[in-house]
Amino acid sequence: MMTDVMEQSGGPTRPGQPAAQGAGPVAATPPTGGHTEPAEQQTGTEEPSASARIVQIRERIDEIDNALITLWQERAALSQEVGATRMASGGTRLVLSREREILERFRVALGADGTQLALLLLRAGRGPL
Ligand SMILES: O=C(O)C(=O)C[C@]1(C(=O)O)C=C[C@@H](O)C=C1
Repeated sequence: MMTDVMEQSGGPTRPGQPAAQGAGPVAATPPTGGHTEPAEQQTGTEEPSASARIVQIRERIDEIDNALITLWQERAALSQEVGATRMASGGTRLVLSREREILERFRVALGADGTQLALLLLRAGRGPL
């Protein structure tokens, strides 16, 4: 699936500039000359060895992204099961001390972005606070 990731070789698009002039996905067939490559092989460079390496690295990036998606979904399902099990036994919906422990682990490993990531992970499992 192709997403709307913006690719650009120049500076940022100025307000009022037509959309076709530097914003939005690069067309597979440029209107005037230039090389043509399938959309899935657009690497942002026309230098063949750099382009080939980028294609190779992207294969691993895609594997990692797919693993992250699978793990995200598995974690959310497990978290929901824990919550349902606890509530069915008369317990609380949340255990804030456990959430703090998780937030701290992610913060120590990844810094401020880790905290944000952990907040999203927790929300995916137990829902918004
Ligand atoms: O570990 C638990 O007790 C859970 O319910 C799982 C979980 C989590 O997603 O990690 C979710 C909600 C709780 O407040 C704490 C942690």
